[in-house]
Amino acid sequence: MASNWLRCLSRAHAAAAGGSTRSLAGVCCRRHVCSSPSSRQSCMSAWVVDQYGSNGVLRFTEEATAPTVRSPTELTIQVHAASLNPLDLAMRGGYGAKMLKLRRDPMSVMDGDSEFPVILGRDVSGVVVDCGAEVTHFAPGDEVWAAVPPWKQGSLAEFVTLTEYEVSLKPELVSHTEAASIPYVASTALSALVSGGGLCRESSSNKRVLITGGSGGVGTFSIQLLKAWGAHVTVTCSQNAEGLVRGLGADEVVDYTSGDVAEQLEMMEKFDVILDNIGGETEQWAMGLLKPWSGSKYITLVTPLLSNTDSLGLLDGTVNAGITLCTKAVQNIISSGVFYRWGLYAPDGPFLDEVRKLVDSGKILPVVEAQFPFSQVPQAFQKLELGHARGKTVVRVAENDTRQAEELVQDVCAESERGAQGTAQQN
Ligand SMILES: NC(=O)C1=CN([C@@H]2O[C@H](COP(=O)(O)OP(=O)(O)OC[C@H]3O[C@@H](n4cnc5c(N)ncnc54)[C@H](OP(=O)(O)O)[C@@H]3O)[C@@H](O)[C@H]2O)C=CC1
Repeated sequence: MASNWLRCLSRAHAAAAGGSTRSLAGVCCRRHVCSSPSSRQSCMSAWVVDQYGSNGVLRFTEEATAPTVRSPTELTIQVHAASLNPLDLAMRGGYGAKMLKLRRDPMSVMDGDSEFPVILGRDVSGVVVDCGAEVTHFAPGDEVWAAVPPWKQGSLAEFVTLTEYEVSLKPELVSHTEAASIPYVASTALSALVSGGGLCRESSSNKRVLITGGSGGVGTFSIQLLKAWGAHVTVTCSQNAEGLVRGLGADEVVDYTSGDVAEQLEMMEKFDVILDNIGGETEQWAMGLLKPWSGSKYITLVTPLLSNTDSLGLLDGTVNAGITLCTKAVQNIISSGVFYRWGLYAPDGPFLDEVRKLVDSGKILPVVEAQFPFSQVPQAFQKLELGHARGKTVVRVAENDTRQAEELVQDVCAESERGAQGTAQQN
């Protein structure tokens, strides 16, 4: 399998506009453009879905279209590890399809009207293999991590292409497998806590923050981030997750499985910020836990935006979601002076730069609950479907990082030399 995709990648590099990109090939040999039109088609191994549904729709292929750098600010990453999020399960079933299709790059959609095959996977840790001419912060060979926006082809594949702004240098002190557990939950938590909650390193000291669902991917990251920023953190989780969240720094833990969680929380001092990873009924009792008339904020990650556009269509769904948000925001500000907000994932490489520093200084630890080889992506999805996450589920896409990187360079060199000899003979 490895030699197959390496060969494919070398063609991808060769087919890219000659001299307009910097790639691993360029490290050791001159780029060439293949003469045969068919050889311009590049391919890679990936798990794709050709229709929405349950786990059976996941299909492994060695013939997925390999992404190439098409704009000067893009770069291609060889994926070493990816991780799964609840969004992958939902997207496998078609969640958000209408809205995401609208945002998809038309160039990445093979059949003009269909988004299939879709590649899932929102986290990547890997190595840059190709850069557009205007990429300034990265070069081929750099180890990077990123959260892949849901409207782009994902990381359950050997290569992924992103814009420079979405990418950040990977922390040095953790493996690719560990690094891949962080970007998507970090980007979501940062967007929710900073943009929605008004928190940051300078302003969080002694702020009282409640995190519901603290034992999952977003929760385990958020606890550590907020503790690094000096906040006081209370967490709700199952009884058997208490050790985990306390180990990550939670000051107070409420077991939601032992009686009325709202009652237990009402006995505590009120909160400045609530990050709600659970939604549903939580929203109803959580508002009363916030300090009234003091700028306190409730941010929920469980929003109806995409499900509304799925069921009502793009326009009606967006309008409906907007009305819901505005109504709740107005009601809460009028009744108790509390800000009601939705937290949404936002791609942000510079945010991840900050997280890298916290990981490399040991203030944020990756929480990898389960690991699967690339051949067992369906099993990884089954694990996720069981729920009760304790951190993240990671897929090791490149099993032997060093060997594959060396093979990549050798293969590209060999093919380039063969191309150069062929040209010399013709001349
Ligand atoms: N709006 C956006 O852009 C984004 C939204 N999200 C959403 O945020 C939510 C959290 O994401 P993520 O952390 O990755 O999810 P996970 O599945 O990783 O974690 C959920 C955690 O919540 C725990 N849990 C379940 N029910 C309760 C409850 N009633 N009270 C307290 N804890 C509970 C689960 O463990 P147990 O069941 O054992 O208690 C599990 O540990 C998801 O709904 C996700 O879809 C995530 C990212 C982006």
